[in-house]
Amino acid sequence: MSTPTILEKIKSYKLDEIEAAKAETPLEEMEDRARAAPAVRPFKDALLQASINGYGLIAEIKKASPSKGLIREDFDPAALAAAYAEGGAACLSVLTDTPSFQGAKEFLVEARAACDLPVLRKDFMYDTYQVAEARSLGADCILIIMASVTDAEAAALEKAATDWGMDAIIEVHNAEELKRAEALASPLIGINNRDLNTFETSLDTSRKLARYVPEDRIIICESGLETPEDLADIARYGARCFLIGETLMRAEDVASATRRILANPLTAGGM
Ligand SMILES: O=C(O)c1ccccc1NCC(=O)[C@H](O)[C@H](O)COP(=O)(O)O
Repeated sequence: MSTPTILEKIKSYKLDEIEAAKAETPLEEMEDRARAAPAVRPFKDALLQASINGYGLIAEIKKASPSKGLIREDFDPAALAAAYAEGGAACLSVLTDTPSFQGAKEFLVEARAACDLPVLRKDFMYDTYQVAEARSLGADCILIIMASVTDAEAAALEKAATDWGMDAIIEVHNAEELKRAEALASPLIGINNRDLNTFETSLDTSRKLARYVPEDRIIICESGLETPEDLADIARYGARCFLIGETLMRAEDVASATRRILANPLTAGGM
């Protein structure tokens, strides 16, 4: 038997978590909670309207990761959310997975309450129950990772998000996943520069894939972005939206680091 990949390991414990959550909070009750949640903040609109150098930034609240271990010790989701808003982020992404990212559902609630930005629930989604759960926490957008779901699962998750009034980012890493993503309706296509199984991260993934994304979709370049020059370079390939975690999470002054990465490298002199 071959060793399970990281995505297979994550899927295995997620399915257990989902069953446990359903036993604790049945779907009907979760849906009641979702209906009682704060109104949706339009995620896509915020991303497109935010225009610092024409960029829309999704700033990620990420304590740890499978590839890097602990990223940030001094970790206060509310303070980080406020710093990101002050620095010019358009939206937030909050990791809610605990075993691999030391995230928590409460982090999303705390971060969203500390600012006016729409929030992506960054987690591994397999079941529409998780979409209702995301909405119950206040999430405004979910992530659908094509590498970890079937076409039918992706369509069901996307429909659930739409039914709850939320947006969905469809994440791809290669041409085959992009083709499958095009069959979905969501205009938000996240190109993840990180191979989620090998952790190899290269901006070449965005450079190569961006040209194949249909013009009516919005490209979000994800992972491995470190400098204003990176953003300017990737913008030449047609991506104006960026999802950044580690670089900002490692900064002492998160608001300043956010402002700096969004600055025009020709006038700002880099990070
Ligand atoms: O970050 C990881 O190590 C990782 C491993 C396995 C699955 C997903 C993983 N990360 C999720 C992400 O895609 C990133 O958190 C996000 O794009 C931000 O990336 P970065 O700016 O490089 O922190």
